[in-house]
Amino acid sequence: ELGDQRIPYLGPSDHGFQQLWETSYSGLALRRSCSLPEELHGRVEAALLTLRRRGCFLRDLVKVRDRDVFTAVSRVLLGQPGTTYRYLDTRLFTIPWPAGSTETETTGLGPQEKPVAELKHSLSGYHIEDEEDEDQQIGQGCSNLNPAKTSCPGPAQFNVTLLNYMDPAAMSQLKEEPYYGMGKMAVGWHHDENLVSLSPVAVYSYSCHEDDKGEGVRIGLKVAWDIHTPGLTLPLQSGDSYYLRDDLNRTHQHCVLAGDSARFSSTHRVAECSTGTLDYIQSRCREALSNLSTDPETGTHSLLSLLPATLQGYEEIHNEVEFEWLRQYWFQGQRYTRFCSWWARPMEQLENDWREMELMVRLHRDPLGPSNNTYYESVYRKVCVSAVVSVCVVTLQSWAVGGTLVSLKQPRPELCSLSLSLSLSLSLSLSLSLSLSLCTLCLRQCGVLSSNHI
Ligand SMILES: O=C(O)CCC(=O)C(=O)O
Ligand SMILES: [Fe+2]
Repeated sequence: ELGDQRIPYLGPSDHGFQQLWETSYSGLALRRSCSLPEELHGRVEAALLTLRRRGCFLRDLVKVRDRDVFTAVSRVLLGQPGTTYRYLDTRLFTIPWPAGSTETETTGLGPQEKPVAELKHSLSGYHIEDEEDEDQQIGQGCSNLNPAKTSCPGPAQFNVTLLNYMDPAAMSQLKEEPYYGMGKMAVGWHHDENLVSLSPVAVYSYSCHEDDKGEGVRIGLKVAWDIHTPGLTLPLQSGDSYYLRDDLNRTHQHCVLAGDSARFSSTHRVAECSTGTLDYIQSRCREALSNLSTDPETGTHSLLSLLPATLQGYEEIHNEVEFEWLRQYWFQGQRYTRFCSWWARPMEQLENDWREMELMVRLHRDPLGPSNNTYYESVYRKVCVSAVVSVCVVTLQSWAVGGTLVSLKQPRPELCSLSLSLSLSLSLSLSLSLSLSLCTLCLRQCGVLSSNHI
């Protein structure tokens, strides 16, 4: 619709910026660096650099408009133990931050990285109304920009933070922002996915080499599906935080415009994880496996219920654990086991559960047959027997034909050859059809062929 035209956008130095913010972007709030304790900035900086040095930041392979692409930014997810976050068809597995006050728990984070987890407290307790008090406590003249002083419903219970890192100097192919001409993008236009409804998103921004001349990082905002309202860009200094509040994330899209220097961000969210926690998938597995019974003496397995609804239920769970968890973990989650072993054991357990569900599917297809290795051995035996039987049949028939010919003393030669070829082809086709039907039977029992095929 736009062709080569560009939609206008406003930055802080443009006339009407403040008014545009108040009218069309009121859910956006900026919290200047000076309103957080200096000491916290220092510790967070050290923590981010440690995470980078340990190689924790990795680019994700995600799906965008049916294409698999690597994100330009490198990422790592921290959060409540056992939580995952799903975006663009990729499930991220948290490196756990300390859960509550039980500091003795293995957290996955070393002491140097913990301040990143502390950030969530500082950012979540933020009330717009507290602004003036905080300013007085922390520093005079610290002006935050929250044109619309709407109230916050209460401290957000952030359960994850997705950390981003990118050094634009190391990235040769950053995309240009296409609609407004805002410049090169580190993160393209998007809504944050997989959040509980109205979850705020609180982002802490840290730029390395702030003093260098050159362009700083900015975030871009636009109203979704709207080419009339001007866009908005907001420059961020190192240590600044910004908030997407109310339903801003739903009604608007945001992007990150890469400056010239390397930059980290810590993006705190309340992930919708009703189907995204380890507890959840473990309980699903328990539900499926409750239909499997094992004889304690013989070790033979059987299904307790053959009701279609039960069978369909555990086939769904079988798929869910395989596609949403095991494959996602092997594909991308286990890259983090170098830094954090938290997921290794639970994932092994899920894999065992998945194997049991495989067994259940086989039992379901062949409720009478044994359902482990002995089953395949018996199928193999049947195939062998069918081969031997066919060979015997051919031999016997040839022998019978030969005997008949011998008993007809001085046979007429033409009669002889005719009857020989007739009986040979008869015996061959007989044994062929016999072995074919035996093989079909075996394959059907293995579940390779369904009755429709037959
Ligand atoms: O880095 C930022 O400021 C925001 C990044 C972002 O939008 C995201 O991670 O979803
Ligand atoms: Fe985002």
